[in-house]
Formats: sequence, structure tokens, C-alpha cells
Amino acid sequence: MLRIAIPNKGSLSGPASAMLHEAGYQQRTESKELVLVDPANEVEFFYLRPRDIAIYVSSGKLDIGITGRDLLQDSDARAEEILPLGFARSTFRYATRPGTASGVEDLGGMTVATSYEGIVAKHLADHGVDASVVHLDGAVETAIELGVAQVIADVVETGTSLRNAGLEVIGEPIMTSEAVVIRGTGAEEDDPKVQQFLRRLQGVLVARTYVMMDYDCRVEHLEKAVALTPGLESPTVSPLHHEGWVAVRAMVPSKGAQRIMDDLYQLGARAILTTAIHACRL
Ligand SMILES: Nc1ncnc2c1ncn2[C@@H]1O[C@H](COP(=O)(O)OP(=O)(O)OP(=O)(O)O)[C@@H](O)[C@H]1O
Ligand SMILES: O=P(O)(O)OC[C@H]1O[C@H](OP(=O)(O)OP(=O)(O)O)[C@H](O)[C@@H]1O
Ligand SMILES: [Mg+2]
Repeated sequence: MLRIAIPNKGSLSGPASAMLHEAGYQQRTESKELVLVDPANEVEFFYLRPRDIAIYVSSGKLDIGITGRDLLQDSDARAEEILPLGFARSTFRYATRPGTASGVEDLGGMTVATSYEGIVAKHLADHGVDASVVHLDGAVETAIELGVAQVIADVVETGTSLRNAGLEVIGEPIMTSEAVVIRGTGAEEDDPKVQQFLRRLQGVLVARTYVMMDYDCRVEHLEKAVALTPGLESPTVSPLHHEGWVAVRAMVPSKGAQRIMDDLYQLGARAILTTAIHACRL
């Protein structure tokens, strides 16, 4: 059995479960369940606090886990990222009241409040800045108003929390984060059970970002058309009964699909269809 740590609450939890479900794994039906065995897929899921996941995985008791890149880095656990998952995206930034400072180099002598002490202490040290760090569990934005710190370092997604607290970001982002699959540093790299799990998740990622596109076009326009839809390997081209025409099939990124359809139509292609991909193995 592959033993996998997954977030039991917070921003990572829902999207992680949804992705695992799409990948064909059983997921808990009740939020109090802490362990779920999926015998058909030979995996066991442990629902743990996102912050603790890197620690469990680095201990070697669990094979892999899903957590945030920022949480992994903050924990300093002996674990490494093996697959980015594209959800729970955020940046990690310093913020202050307007006029307090304009970058990390101005923070000397100040107090920085954060829930991510590990990341902040390292970032300050890397920049040779001597500032104090105070650890808070959450709602860090209020620390400035209440006089506990002059600066905060926190997760920024939409920026709404900062705006509401009258704060603005300063300097460059300390890091960018998203959900990631991790394994213990030094763990066997080609464990077939882990590889199969990763292939399933990659299949979901591809299915989410690509659509299948089909269209008919005249043979003389084929080269220009396939330049617009090169596919992953190469498009499938089949003859049509109607002489001088071919049918083309290729995967295209869903983001630009409407634009590609417009361009194909301009080129004279017709019967242009897109269909969703539910799962795949590349
Ligand atoms: N708007 C957001 N707020 C907090 N974390 C976010 C947000 N968007 C993405 N994330 C990511 O989610 C992870 C934090 O998850 P975690 O469960 O620890 O905190 P949370 O979502 O704030 O939940 P809670 O504070 O309720 O425990 C980090 O990797 C962070 O980058
Ligand atoms: O940029 P935004 O879209 O506003 O999102 C970022 C905010 O969301 C998180 O707080 P959360 O709601 O998890 O509360 P917490 O601070 O108590 O963890 C995070 O700590 C920021 O405060
Ligand atoms: Mg939070």
C-alpha cells in the first residue's frame, strides 16, 4: 500500500481531494475521517494538518504527501517537491502601512509578524537584514494596527485582506507557492507505486488544461492548419470521403482554444469541434 498524506482542512484540502477523486481514488465522505483505505487502488490516505505533512513525509512513515511549497520550505523538513499541482497558488510577501519601508533592505531594527517564521528568518538573513520575527498563528494583518509589529509577511492571493487592513506590499515576492506532491529526501526515485500515482495526477492536470479539437480542412490548407494545432506528438490526419478534404484531430491548450478555432475558420476549416478530455496517460 502506498501511504499518502493529504491536507485535512484549509485552502489545500478541497482542491486536493477533488483532484484525487478525478484521478480515480476514493476520498472521505465525512470531514472527521482521518484515515481512508482505498484497497482497489492500493493506497492509504492520512488526512493531516497541512503544516505537519512535510514532517510526516520526511520521517519516512508516509511515502508521499500533498502540501504547499511555502509550507514545505517553512518546515525545513527533509522532503522535496516532485510534482507541482497548479492549485492553491499564492505569493508570499512583506506588507506595511504606506511609507514605512519600500523593500526588505529597509527592515533593519523592525519587527516582522508572520505565521511562516522559517521562510522569513532565512529571507532576512540572506539579505543581511537584522530584524526581529514574531510568530502569530493567523490574522497576521491585524498585528500592525495592534502595535505588535511594523511589518507583516504573509500569503497573498487576491490582496483583499491587505487592502482591508490598509496595508500595501513592499519589495519583490519572497516566494511563489502552489500545491505540490512531496517525498522524503533520498527516497527511492523510481518506486513504481509512486510513479503510477504521479502519472494519474499528471493525467488530471493534462485533462484540465487541454481539450481535443477536431476539424475538416482542404488538403492545400493542411500545413497552415496543423501549424496552429501541432498537438502533443503530432496531429492525426485522416482522409475524408469528399476528395481534397481531410479530418484533423489534435489536443490543444484549452486556454487559447477559442482563438485557434477563429484562426482555423479564417483558414477555411469547417466543422471545428472541441471536446473535454476526462483523463489521460501521456
Ligand atoms: N487565500 C489563501 N489563504 C491562505 N493560504 C492560501 C491561500 N491561497 C493559497 N493558499 C495556500 O494554502 C496553504 C495554506 O494552507 P493552510 O491550510 O495552512 O492555511 P489556510 O488555507 O489559511 O487555512 P486555515 O488558516 O483556515 O487553517 C499555503 O500553501 C498557501 O500558500
Ligand atoms: O490575498 P487574499 O485573497 O486576501 O488571501 C490571503 C489571506 O488569506 C489567508 O488568511 P486566512 O483567511 O486563511 O486566515 P488566517 O490568517 O487566520 O489563516 C492569508 O493568511 C491571508 O490573510
Ligand atoms: Mg490561513
